[in-house]
Amino acid sequence: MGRLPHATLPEPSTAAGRAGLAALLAAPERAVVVLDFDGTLAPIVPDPEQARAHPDAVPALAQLAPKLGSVVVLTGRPAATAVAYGGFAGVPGLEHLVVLGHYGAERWDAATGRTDGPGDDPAVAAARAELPALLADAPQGTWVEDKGGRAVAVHTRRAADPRAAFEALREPLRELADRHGLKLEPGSMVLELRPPGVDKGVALTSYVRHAGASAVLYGGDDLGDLAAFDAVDRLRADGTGGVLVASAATDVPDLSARADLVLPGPAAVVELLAALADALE
Ligand SMILES: O=P(O)(O)OC[C@H]1O[C@H](O[C@H]2O[C@H](CO)[C@@H](O)[C@H](O)[C@H]2O)[C@H](O)[C@@H](O)[C@@H]1O
Repeated sequence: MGRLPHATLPEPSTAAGRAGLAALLAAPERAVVVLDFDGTLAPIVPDPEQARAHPDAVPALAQLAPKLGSVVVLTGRPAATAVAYGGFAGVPGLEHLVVLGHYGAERWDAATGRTDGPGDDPAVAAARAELPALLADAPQGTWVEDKGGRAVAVHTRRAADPRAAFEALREPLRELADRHGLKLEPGSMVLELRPPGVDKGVALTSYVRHAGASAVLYGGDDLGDLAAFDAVDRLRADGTGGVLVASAATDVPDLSARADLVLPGPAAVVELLAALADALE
C-alpha cells in the first residue's frame, strides 16, 4: 500500500484539545483513535448503499494504526456493512482494527474476523411491519434501510425537500418507536428505530476504560456523535487526554461548536490521520 504525501498536523483551537493532542503524541502506545464512518471516513452520498470510505482512508489508517494503542471505527451501521463499505478486512497494518457497529452494540475484530452482538430484535421487526402503512403518503424519495434485523432507518435525503420530509416523519416515527419500546435516533436526513441501551458515548467510554487509554481522539459528524463528544468530555474531566474532531458538521452546529478541531469533511479527516502518522515517525 503506497505512502500518502506528508501532511501538516493541524493545531486544535482549544486548550483542552491541544492538551489532548499532546497526551496522544507523548504516549501513542496508550492512545486510542475512534472514528465515525459516514460523513467522517466516508463522504455523504444520496444512496446509503453507495457509501464507501474515502480512497485515502484505509492507507491513512494503516499507516497510523501500528503506531497507536488502537484504532476503532464506531458507527450506526451494522459492523459488517462498515467493514465491507470501508474495505477494512485483510489490510496489512489494520490487523487489530475494531469496528463497533449499531452504535456499539456489535463488535467486529480484524484479528479474528468475528462479529459479536445481540442479533435481531423482535421489536424492530414488529415496528418494521407497520412502516409501509405509516409511509404510504410520505414524500417520494423516502427510503427504508433495513439494518440487519437490529434496526430500521427511514431516509429522506432523496426527497425533493429532505428537511421537510424529515420533520413531517419525526413525530409519527417517534410514536411508532415508543409503542415498540424502541429509541428514535435522528441523524442527517435519517430517522432510525433501534433498541435502547447503548449509544456511542457508552461504547466509547467502555472501550477507552477497558484499553486503559491515556488519550483518545474522537471524530464524528452527526447527531449520534454528540454522545461520544459527551463521553470524551467526561473522560477529560477524569484526566484522560481528549481531542474532539468535527467533520463537515454544518448540519449539526452543536458538534462544530464543541469540537477542538473542525475539518471540512472526510478528505480532511484522512489528512489528519496521515499527519498524525507522520508526527509519530
Ligand atoms: O454512525 P455513522 O457511521 O455516521 O452512520 C450513521 C448513518 O449513516 C448512514 O446514513 C448517512 O449516510 C448516508 C450515506 O452517505 C446518507 O445517504 C444519509 O443521508 C446519512 O444519514 C446510514 O445509512 C445509516 O444507517 C447510519 O445510521
